[in-house]
Amino acid sequence: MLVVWRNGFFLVVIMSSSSFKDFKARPTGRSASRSVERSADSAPAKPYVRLPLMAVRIEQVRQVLDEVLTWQFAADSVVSHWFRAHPGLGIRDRADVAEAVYDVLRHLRRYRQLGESGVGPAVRRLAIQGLAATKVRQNIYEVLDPGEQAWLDRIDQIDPVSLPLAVRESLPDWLFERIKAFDDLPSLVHALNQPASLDIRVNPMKADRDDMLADLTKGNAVRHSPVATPYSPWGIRLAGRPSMNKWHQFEHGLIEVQDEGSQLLALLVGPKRGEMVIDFCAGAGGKTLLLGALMRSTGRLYAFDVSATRLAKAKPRFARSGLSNIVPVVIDHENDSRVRRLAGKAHRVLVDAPCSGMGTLRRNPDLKWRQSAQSLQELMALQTKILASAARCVAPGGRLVYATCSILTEENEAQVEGFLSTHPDFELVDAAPIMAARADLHIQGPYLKLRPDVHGTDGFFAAILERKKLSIEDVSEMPEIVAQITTDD
Ligand SMILES: C[S@@+](CC[C@H](N)C(=O)[O-])C[C@H]1O[C@@H](n2cnc3c(N)ncnc32)[C@H](O)[C@@H]1O
Repeated sequence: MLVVWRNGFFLVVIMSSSSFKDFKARPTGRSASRSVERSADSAPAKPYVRLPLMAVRIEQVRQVLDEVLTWQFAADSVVSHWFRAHPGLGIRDRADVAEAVYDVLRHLRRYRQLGESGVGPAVRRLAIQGLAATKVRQNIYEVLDPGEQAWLDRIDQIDPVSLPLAVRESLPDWLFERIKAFDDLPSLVHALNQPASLDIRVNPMKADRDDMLADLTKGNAVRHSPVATPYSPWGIRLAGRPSMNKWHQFEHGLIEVQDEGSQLLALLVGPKRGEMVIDFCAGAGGKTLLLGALMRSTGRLYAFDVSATRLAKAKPRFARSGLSNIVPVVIDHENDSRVRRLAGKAHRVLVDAPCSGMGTLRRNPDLKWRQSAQSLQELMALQTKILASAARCVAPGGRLVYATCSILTEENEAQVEGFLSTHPDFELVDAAPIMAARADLHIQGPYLKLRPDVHGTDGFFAAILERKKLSIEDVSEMPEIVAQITTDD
């Protein structure tokens, strides 16, 4: 095989029989190769000018990385956009490209450091490392030029354990600084760098978990080895990344995608039949749906969000679920008049706050590169404002649950402590006995803190804040509450 470097492409002039076999054995590769055949066409050599599959892959991954690494858009939207622009790619092609791109995002700091001693374009070196880690290394190796092969051999000799933790697990400095004192940090950050399984849950209004497990095991999900999640009574864990949008159980609202951590959060909120509940940052409605089902479709469940687009995505899910107690409301900001109107009325308020997402790095590894110390500051300021507004909605004796999918103390414990110091009418409730009773999950408390290395979920934080019941003296000193109680009656 003769490989020529031309205008940013490796042109394979004569095909090796092994790569040709490999190429022919994968029908999806044929379409994948078309996108680079143009450059091959211009090569003068005969008889075949066609790149072997893995050379094509390197080029595809490099193209996607070029876009992702501008950090302008979330990686998942860049990847989907790129797939839409390349409709000829098969399922296998897409999976290969996505896996390698995500692997690079998980290990970007390490790969960049290891790439320094290499040759050729820097992003190509990242693509090679991503593919070498996710595909058969030898197949990648075969399509590299001798300089690249020597480099790959060199970096393979480096024991990752010899690298500092922040490099080994590819943590940006701003993040490492904030978590370096955490218990069992190596285990936590290693787990955050692994791809996540897919958690789904049954809709408690429509399905029983054991029946669903039996159904999935003999039906469409058998390839994904469905098992019950360890803590949530509704959860089912699937291996791989099944696309379940066309599954009849999904179309009929019997199952929904939801990480087990989010399911546990709904358990912690624990709304009851007939209550008034607010999901203050409802987004696409993931947690709203489970809260609504726990209320058995009774009472009233407001789903607030400032993003009309996200709430619009929630609407078909609400429709599938069969719930009739959800009232979606797009608010202009956390202090909207529609929020103020509910002052002191809600039995339960969930604030699933906008956050850095540092607990979700298994699914969104680009977040660690797209967030920064400054964006964290901005998020913290927003969290404080949302908490204060949401707290006003809580009835005396009612509960506010503050949650994030972050592992950072600034967004979690520090927010709660700040809130309690300015809201003496609230007190912290220990989450430990509640989780033990409702999910057989034994945590240290007072907060619910989930970690992928310990619980197999995304990183989550939640705190229960209860509004103290009013004494007669309090009421007489607070004319606006007297006025409100009078109006309610
Ligand atoms: C972590 S996401 C919520 C995810 C959602 N609970 C779910 O389970 O799918 C945070 C949400 O907060 C919303 N948000 C941002 N600023 C807000 C504000 N000032 N008031 C209410 N919601 C806000 C965002 O639009 C986003 O949907």
